[in-house]
Amino acid sequence: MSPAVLHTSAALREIEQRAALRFGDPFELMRRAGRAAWQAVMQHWPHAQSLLVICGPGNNGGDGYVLATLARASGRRVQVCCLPDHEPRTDECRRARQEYVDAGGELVAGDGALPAADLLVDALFGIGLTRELQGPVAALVERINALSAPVLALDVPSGVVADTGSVGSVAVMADLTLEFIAAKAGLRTGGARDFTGGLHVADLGLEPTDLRSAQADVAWLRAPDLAHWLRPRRRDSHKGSNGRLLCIGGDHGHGGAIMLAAEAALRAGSGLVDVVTREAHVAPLLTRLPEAMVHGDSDGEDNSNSNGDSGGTASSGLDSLISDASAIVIGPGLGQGAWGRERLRAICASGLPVVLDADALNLIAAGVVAAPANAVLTPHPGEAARLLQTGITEVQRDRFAAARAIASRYQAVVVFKGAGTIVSEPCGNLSLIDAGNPGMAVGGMGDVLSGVIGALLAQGLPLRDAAVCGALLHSVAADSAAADGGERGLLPSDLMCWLRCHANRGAR
Ligand SMILES: NC(=O)C1=CN([C@@H]2O[C@H](COP(=O)(O)OP(=O)(O)OC[C@H]3O[C@@H](n4cnc5c(N)ncnc54)[C@H](OP(=O)(O)O)[C@@H]3O)[C@@H](O)[C@H]2O)[C@@H](O)CC1
Ligand SMILES: Nc1ncnc2c1ncn2[C@@H]1O[C@H](COP(=O)(O)OP(=O)(O)O)[C@@H](O)[C@H]1O
Ligand SMILES: [K+]
Repeated sequence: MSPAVLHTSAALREIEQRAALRFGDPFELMRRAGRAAWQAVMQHWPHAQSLLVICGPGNNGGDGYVLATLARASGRRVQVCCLPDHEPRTDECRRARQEYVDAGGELVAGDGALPAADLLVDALFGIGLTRELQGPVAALVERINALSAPVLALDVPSGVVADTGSVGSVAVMADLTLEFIAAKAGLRTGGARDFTGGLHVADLGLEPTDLRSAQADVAWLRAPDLAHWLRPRRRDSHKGSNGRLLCIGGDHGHGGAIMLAAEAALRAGSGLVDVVTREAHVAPLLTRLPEAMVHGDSDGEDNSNSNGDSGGTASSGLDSLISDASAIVIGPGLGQGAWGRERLRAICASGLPVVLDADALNLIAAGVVAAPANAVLTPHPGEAARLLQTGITEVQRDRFAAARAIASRYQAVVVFKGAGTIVSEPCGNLSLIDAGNPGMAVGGMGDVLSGVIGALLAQGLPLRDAAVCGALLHSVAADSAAADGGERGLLPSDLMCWLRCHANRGAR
């Protein structure tokens, strides 16, 4: 399978230049972009009689002028608005504006009150945005956002950085963004998700073979891709052939976290699940999840080399569980005390595939334990910032760069969580999980993810595949749960039945 990919603006510029040469006319792509935009208007707002098109000085503005010309020719009332210092700065934009004016098109100044219209078109800036919006441009965007009419953004909502998804002080809040040529990576992660509205791609008649570029792209993972990894089980499989996952966590006061990870692991198909937790959590865990094999540590067993009672995991108890395991999850509710630290040290020395989450990441970030080989790290933005010794604002400003930097520094596969989860391999290859919803912003949701990835590792998937497939399965399950009852009030436990359902996608 060759997966769909998301593009950077460097790749798009390379593709555009090649296409312009092939067409023999640099204006042809802009003509097609304007036409695609007009088709989108007719499809999504067929009853809009009046359009206000806000044009910038570059080729994004040019697309707007072409659209305005077509809309006028079709009998719509059209006004184009632009700021005094947004006279066209490219040949194509100049030509598009001239054609609009020659056809009798009306221009209004963008520094006053905006005229009312049934539809606003944002053609201020696209992939050429070079800095935060300030002064009159920022004020114009604020006035656009204050109007109640729907907004169509051409290529990129102005103010959003197409490559990173970061948003400065202000950006256009679109109802629909029509991306030209190909889908852009940055519009599907982080802050951008609140500004794009729906995302549609207009390929401008380019063929898939035209979309090659020398630039690195980002693998684009969506729900149907699950079937690639989640094949039907072999008919003669037994519990041992589906992996044995060891889940470690749940220090005093945090028993629920490891419970969620263990249940998610069973629902994602792990054949057997062992749990190492505090003694106090054994009974509640077994009550909820009798399928788990639970090993409780009492207070005397904080150090794995101490002589704890034989029911716990001090000394040889943990070693024997490790030797039986196919993969390990450590971190949910682990804490940073002696109990957690000792267990993390033992796990990191095991060489088994391991998911490191929550406090396991914090201990690694603090240098208490070195990151092991064979690891999947699952940081949220706070943990990512600690792993890179920087701030949350910095990691969120370019989530792709942050994921790559963690993967490179710790030589691990990284699942950088949040709206538009990103997976990076140590070599820098990136994937974006295009699923999930804000209902997932609730405590315990990450614990479910670590159990799912652990289960896929236990079933034999390589690190990167388990990370990508696990993050996708988790988000798709959350989307089904949200569709079932809404986002607000969604609980991590609500995902369990959906994990099972989607983990069998490939089998149907
Ligand atoms: N090329 C092609 O073949 C095709 C391109 N297409 C379209 O072109 C778009 C890319 O066009 P583009 O490269 O001209 O950049 P664009 O996004 O219009 O902005 C650049 C202008 O904005 C200015 N500027 C930037 N930031 C600013 C700020 N914060 N505040 C104020 N000003 C700011 C910047 O000024 P400067 O930074 O140079 O001072 C420059 O003048 C692309 O997204 C797609 O819509 C389609 O037609 C398909 C074919
Ligand atoms: N707005 C959102 N959109 C999509 N996914 C989200 C959103 N907010 C959170 N998530 C997902 O929910 C999970 C939250 O994990 P985390 O913050 O570690 O929770 P916890 O530590 O409480 O278990 C992650 O998988 C993250 O990607
Ligand atoms: K735009």
